Amino acid sequence: MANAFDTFTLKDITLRNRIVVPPMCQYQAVDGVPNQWHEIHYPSMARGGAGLVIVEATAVSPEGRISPGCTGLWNETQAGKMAGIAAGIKRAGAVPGIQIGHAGRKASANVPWQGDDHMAEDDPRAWQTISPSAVPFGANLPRVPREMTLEDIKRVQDDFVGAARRARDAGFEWLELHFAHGYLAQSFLSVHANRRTDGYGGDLAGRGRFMRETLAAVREVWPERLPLAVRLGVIEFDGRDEETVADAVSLTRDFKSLGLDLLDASLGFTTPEANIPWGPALVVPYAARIRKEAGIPVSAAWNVDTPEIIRDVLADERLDLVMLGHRHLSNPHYPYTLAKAYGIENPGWKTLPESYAHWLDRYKASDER
Ligand SMILES: Cc1cc2c(cc1C)N(C[C@H](O)[C@H](O)[C@H](O)COP(=O)(O)O)c1[nH]c(=O)[nH]c(=O)c1N2
Ligand SMILES: CC(=O)[C@H]1CCCN(Cc2ccccc2)C1
Repeated sequence: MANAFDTFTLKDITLRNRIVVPPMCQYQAVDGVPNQWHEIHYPSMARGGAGLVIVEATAVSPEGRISPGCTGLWNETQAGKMAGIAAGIKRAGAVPGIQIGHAGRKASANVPWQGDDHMAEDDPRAWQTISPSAVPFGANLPRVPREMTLEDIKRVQDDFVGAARRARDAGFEWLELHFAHGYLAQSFLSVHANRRTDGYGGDLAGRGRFMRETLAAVREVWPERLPLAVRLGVIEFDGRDEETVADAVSLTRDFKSLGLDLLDASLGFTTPEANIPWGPALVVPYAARIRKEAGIPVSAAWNVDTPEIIRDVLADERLDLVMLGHRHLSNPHYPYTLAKAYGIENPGWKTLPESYAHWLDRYKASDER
């Protein structure tokens, strides 16, 4: 029976509460290098009171970026900037996390407010995408990716290990592998994207191999004492949901035996034909099933975003952590708002730095008198 303001301990790391800022691309980097935007953005999210702040999907290689504005962790210049961001999050009282990934066939795209589509083939910024098979996503991302060779697979897995090592050395204390949202790892798992007939395709064992091998390789360099998480697309809403969710449970069991500490349940997004029933806490039932059947802590995002929903999913142990994405975009101090909604005594001191807390808890706004 947990509540949002209980601590949460996983391996040697304790979060001050169950509230997580999930990874959210900012599209503000140049050549993958974080800059002042990120140096302000992430500590301000941490200062708002969340227990864990996860830095956006950060590419393990240049062609693994979604857009030219995405961050990377393939070189030491990027790692140096990320170290400052990790320190800034920690200084503000949250645990610094980072998500690393490869965008696969969804790479080489314009940022969302500039089309959210593949850059034109003759755009000098564009690059050739890669994927398990030469099958395009479709819709706004129609470019046909190059089918990966076994050498490509090994190189990308080594890139994940390199990025994990840099994240470790930069001072991050929570690492999440991006195995969701139709990007490269999810593409290996998906029958929509993976038509391979070698050991990386076919049955679940084959389609899950890239993920299992990558997780195992990263675990070797990510310290045993620090949490290692995977964000996995556990459902597509493509008419095959029973099978997809059952596969997700089975895969999570495998991941657990390979050293996974927490499963962050999310959406597959591997086909534009999906029929997603948008609504409150839509992923929670699948997260809860994985928590029970794989026996591992879970988190989930996707409209887990009112005081009542947050209270309920934690109280009846469907989730261990709640991921609040858009709530933090509109209000980085959302934990304070939540504490007030719960009627917690001195909500400012419960969630915010002393410079804010003293006045907010002592001096009422005109509409609070
Ligand atoms: C602007 C922006 C950017 C991103 C996201 C979302 C948004 C709004 N999301 C998905 C995000 O982590 C979260 O799962 C969703 O926002 C759903 O949660 P909420 O309903 O917003 O709490 C996301 N997910 C992820 O795994 N890595 C990422 O880098 C991003 N980037
Ligand atoms: C990197 C990643 O996983 C992100 C990139 C931005 C869009 N995200 C997916 C998304 C879909 C609908 C609403 C919000 C978010 C996935």
